[in-house]
Amino acid sequence: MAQNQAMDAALLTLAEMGEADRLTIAAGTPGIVLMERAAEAIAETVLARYPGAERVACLAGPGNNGGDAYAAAAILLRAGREVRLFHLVPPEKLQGDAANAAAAYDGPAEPLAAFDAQSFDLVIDGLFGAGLARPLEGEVAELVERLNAAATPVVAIDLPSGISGASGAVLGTAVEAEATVTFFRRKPGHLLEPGRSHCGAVAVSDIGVLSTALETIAPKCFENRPALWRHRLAVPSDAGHKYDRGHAVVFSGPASRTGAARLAATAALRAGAGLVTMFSPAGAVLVNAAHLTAVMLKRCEDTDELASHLGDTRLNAFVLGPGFGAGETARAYAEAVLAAGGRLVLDADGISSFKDDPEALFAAARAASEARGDSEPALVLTPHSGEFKRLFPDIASAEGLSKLDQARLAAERACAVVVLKGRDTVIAAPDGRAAINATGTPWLATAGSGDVLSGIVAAQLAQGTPSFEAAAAAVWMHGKAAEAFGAGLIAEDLPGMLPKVFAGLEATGP
Ligand SMILES: NC(=O)C1=CN([C@@H]2O[C@H](COP(=O)(O)OP(=O)(O)OC[C@H]3O[C@@H](n4cnc5c(N)ncnc54)[C@H](OP(=O)(O)O)[C@@H]3O)[C@@H](O)[C@H]2O)[C@H](O)CC1
Ligand SMILES: [K+]
Repeated sequence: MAQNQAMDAALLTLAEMGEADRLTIAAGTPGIVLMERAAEAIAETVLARYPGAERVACLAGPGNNGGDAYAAAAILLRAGREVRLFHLVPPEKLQGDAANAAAAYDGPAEPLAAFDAQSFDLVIDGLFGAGLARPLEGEVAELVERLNAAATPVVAIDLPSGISGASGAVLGTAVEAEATVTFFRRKPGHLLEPGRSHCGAVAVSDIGVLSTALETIAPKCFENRPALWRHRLAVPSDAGHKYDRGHAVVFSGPASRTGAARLAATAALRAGAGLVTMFSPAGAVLVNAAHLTAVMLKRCEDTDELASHLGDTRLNAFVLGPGFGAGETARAYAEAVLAAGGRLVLDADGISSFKDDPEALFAAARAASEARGDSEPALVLTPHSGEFKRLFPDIASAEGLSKLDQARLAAERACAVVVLKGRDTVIAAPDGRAAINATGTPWLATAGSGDVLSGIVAAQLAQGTPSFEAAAAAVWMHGKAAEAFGAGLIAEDLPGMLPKVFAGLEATGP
């Protein structure tokens, strides 16, 4: 059940989508039938979203994306719309299903050069989809720029032309659509920026591609939805004790910088850790004591004191980094926690502390994961792009890597779950599993928001959720908390929204 629902959230590579098509066609559904259904889905979206759009332009490229445009044009013509089709290559040059679709269309067709967006109420973009192979240039690039400058709404077929389905990158230039109709499953480029913003509202149409094909294909990248992790979350039981829900620890920074750790600690408690303790340097104990209530407080002045605290094996999840200060102490504490068998969320200054010797961190993470014996990553890294660059400079600067590729490579190298933050946060595990998040609002880009996230991750780890699922769940919840609050959000507001998020999670399906 959980497996099937997760498969609904799969994001397919070009090769995986091609394989799903191939298996479907081999099982008896001809390609032209898939194209016809794709066209019906596009026409349905157009008629439902733009009931008043009379003058419709269909732009048709040289491949099957263009074939979909011809087939959609034919349906809209039959529905009584004033349709004109503009083609990048003459119809007689098309091949296969696209040639058949073009032959079945008997409305007006002209070369692309005759297209003027101002003369239409709506434009259907069928220039390029999954087959985009290089940057747009010349006549097509100029046309796309004129189209974007015009006020005419655009519905894109499969992907806005110019957007890479694999990475969400703009190749040359790309269509800015109001809506995009894709088929069978989304692709990473629908969720990764800037692709996500170019897509507008995405509708996924089931055109009859066999979903059982996914069992053979076994995709490893998913939209971050509860189906991925809800079955791995700990549910507090009636007979449970607070120790059943784990004991999280947050390291506080010095007296003048304790707020970030308190945000993380409060979030950890709200997110379900049974107990949360702040480990504070001596100089910050008073200021922390003055602010904490349910969160407990312990002095932790140096590695000796830390070693003695770590003797308590009930302390099982740690947050190090928010407001902590970068340097030798952070490195020593992180290594000590991992060596003691704790699971560690390393954020902010904790990440930056390893910029001169990332390999030391990766070696500690590898040793900790091996010592666990269940190959479960003991380390969760939560960098924004600047922090990511400090630990993985070569991956960050390599040409042609998507955010998804970057997070996956980093996770493998660091032997850690990597949460590469942003509007399109990617969560990646060393074994190649990845999730792209779609919850949240622009208000999440606020001071302290990341500190709260690290606390929510730690709460899931403390309760025994595996690291990938813990991180993915936390990112989703963090985004949902922001959505639940709405405008005017500051980081302090997020923990208080978590009860609503949990209630919503219980009430809804995947
Ligand atoms: N199950 C499904 O998802 C179905 C999808 N359908 C639709 O099919 C397209 C994919 O079709 P495909 O033919 O593979 O690819 P495209 O139509 O996107 O584009 C390929 C052609 O475009 C040329 N190309 C590529 N990049 C450029 C560029 N920058 N400038 C100019 N021309 C370009 C490419 O030329 P090559 O020289 O590289 O060969 C091709 O001619 C999918 O997106 C759906 O819309 C099916 O209708 C049904 C099932
Ligand atoms: K397109």
